[in-house]
Amino acid sequence: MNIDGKQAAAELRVRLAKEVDALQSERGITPGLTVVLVGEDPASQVYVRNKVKQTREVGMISNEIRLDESTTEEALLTILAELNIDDTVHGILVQLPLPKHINEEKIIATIKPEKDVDGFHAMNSGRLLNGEKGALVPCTPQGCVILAKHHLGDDLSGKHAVIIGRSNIVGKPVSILFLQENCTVTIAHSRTQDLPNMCRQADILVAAVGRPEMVKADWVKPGATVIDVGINRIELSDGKTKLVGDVDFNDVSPVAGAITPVPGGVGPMTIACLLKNTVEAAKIYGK
Ligand SMILES: Nc1nc2c(c(=O)[nH]1)N[C@@H](CN(C=O)c1ccc(C(=O)N[C@@H](CCC(=O)O)C(=O)O)cc1)CN2
Ligand SMILES: [Mg+2]
Repeated sequence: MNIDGKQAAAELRVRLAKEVDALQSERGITPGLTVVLVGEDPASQVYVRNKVKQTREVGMISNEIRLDESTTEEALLTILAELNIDDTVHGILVQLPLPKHINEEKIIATIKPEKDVDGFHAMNSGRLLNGEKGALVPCTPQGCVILAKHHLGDDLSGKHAVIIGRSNIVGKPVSILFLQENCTVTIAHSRTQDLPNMCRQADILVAAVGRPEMVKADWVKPGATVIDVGINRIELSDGKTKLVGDVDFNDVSPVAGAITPVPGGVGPMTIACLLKNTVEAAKIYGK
């Protein structure tokens, strides 16, 4: 069966709209998210447009700062410093990837951790690792856990989660989140020996490698829950393009107990969890 990320994201947004209402009436706070986009990458433009639209739909304040591709690192750092001290801004998100001449790590480190709704700042990853309260947790990993629970129920205890991929943005944080759910966690990657066999041990298989349709049916234990984080645009023989995940959906679907489609799986949850983090930031740190 398919796990419907669009539906799950819509349900989360309904809940968030109520929380925004409560924050306004009880504390006079309207959560505000500012998204910064540097350059004209077409995919980034679509994601930013969707973020702005959905932020407004749940009743939050949304600001968008669009900067030219040639914007200097210094200019971007100055803008972030201003947003850091603006009390109407509870969440700051710099859309990635950034142009090559800008150092992403430096940019992420400059965002005030309390406003880092991407959860990429070292302070937030440290808090997540230590299990401390107040951590803003990366959005895509949160979405993966929510979708796994949609199918398996809230108790993931004892399940073997195999994560393919070890990025700071998805692989590492999603591993920590499944560990917090009392799963047994394996992080697999390009150097893992006999990767298909390792994946076949998974009750929950998370594919976050960025390789189109890499995971095949014989990599998956019958009945496993498969969470596909990949978003790859591939060219077809007729010259048209198509969006596919890291999992070969048609091959794996008959074997898996449940699987997230691409599009319509983890992607929509990434944006819904961004709104969730902004509400969270306003609740904990808002004035
Ligand atoms: N600062 C950040 N930059 C990037 C992040 C991020 O979390 N923070 N993640 C990705 C892009 N991204 C959000 O920014 C994102 C990607 C995809 C989707 C999504 O809903 N995808 C749809 C398909 C859309 C399409 O047709 O292209 C789906 O999967 O159904 C949402 C958000 C990199 N940058
Ligand atoms: Mg994110």
